[in-house]
Amino acid sequence: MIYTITLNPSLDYHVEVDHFESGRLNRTKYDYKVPGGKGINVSRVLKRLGVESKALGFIGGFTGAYIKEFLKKEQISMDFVEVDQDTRINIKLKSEEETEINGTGPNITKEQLEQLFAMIQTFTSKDIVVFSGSIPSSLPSTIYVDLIKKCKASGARFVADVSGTALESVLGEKPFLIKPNHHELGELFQTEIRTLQGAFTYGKKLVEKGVENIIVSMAEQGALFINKDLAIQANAPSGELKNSIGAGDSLVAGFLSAYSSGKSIEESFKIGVASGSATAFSSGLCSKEEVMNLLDQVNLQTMEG
Ligand SMILES: Nc1ncnc2c1ncn2[C@@H]1O[C@H](COP(=O)(O)OP(=O)(O)OP(=O)(O)O)[C@@H](O)[C@H]1O
Ligand SMILES: O=P(O)(O)OC[C@@]1(O)O[C@H](CO)[C@@H](O)[C@@H]1O
Repeated sequence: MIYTITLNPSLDYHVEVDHFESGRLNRTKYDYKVPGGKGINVSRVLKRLGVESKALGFIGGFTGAYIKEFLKKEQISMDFVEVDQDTRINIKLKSEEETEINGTGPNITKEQLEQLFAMIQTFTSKDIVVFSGSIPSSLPSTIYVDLIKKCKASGARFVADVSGTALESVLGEKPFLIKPNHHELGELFQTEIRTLQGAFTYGKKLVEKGVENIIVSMAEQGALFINKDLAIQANAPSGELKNSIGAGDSLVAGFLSAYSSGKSIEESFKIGVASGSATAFSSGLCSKEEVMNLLDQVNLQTMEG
């Protein structure tokens, strides 16, 4: 089973205004609400690609109830720990540029955290666990490492799509897969990465440190896959960018959907990149048909050096 763990889910409130003017009354061209949070997005894309997963994490209040109802309609299996405060609302504002405002998240008590630890204890070596997204402000910054240690004790492999100090802290736990974008990878080394070659140089250093597989995503420049035997780059298909929210999560889901079905790393990586781009080119998360339509446009090339 693939488990996704979203410590800080969100209700994403998408708004588009023609020309956003700060400090003025702006009226929306359209708006809609969807469940969000990186792990939840991974579960939703996995489902569209025909792979079952179970979404875990903390959820609460009217926003939490809305998310659960939405996921239930999409037949996504879930087992969230209920918290007292409302799940956050994240604002995704589309105008000439994409602007995001993400909340800090509800309070999580010690008892609620224990409930999540108890769930992780039931995992087995056949499971893949995806930890993604920010940490609610009431939890310590070390929480990912603590949860991952418990996960590893069960024999399960883990994927981490986290950033900043959380990413730095999980590297020593030898993740099966991490998926930083080039900015997040650069941040780890206090540098700015602009090219695939630059991402390759720094990505390799993480593999040397014990990360089993790394995908560095670079938006319209495509992505890079590195492990101790392979280094490959993939171009991103071309198309009209409609919404990049969830593109990274779609890449993770696309890769895992194929890998967990027994496909090769190369094929899984291709499907991952096609999934990321299919989401970037659609107004919500990608559909299977959209992913398959882009697959032929993704070409892999071995990286040297
Ligand atoms: N403008 C784009 N054109 C084509 N493909 C794109 C574009 N933006 C994103 N993608 C696809 O999605 C993948 C992931 O995108 P990106 O590197 O932006 O991830 P991310 O920063 O984690 O995204 P997010 O946080 O918005 O989910 C890329 O590797 C690429 O395949
Ligand atoms: O605040 P975090 O947890 O870092 O990111 C949360 C978030 O921006 O990530 C998803 C897209 O990847 C959105 O659905 C959600 O709003």
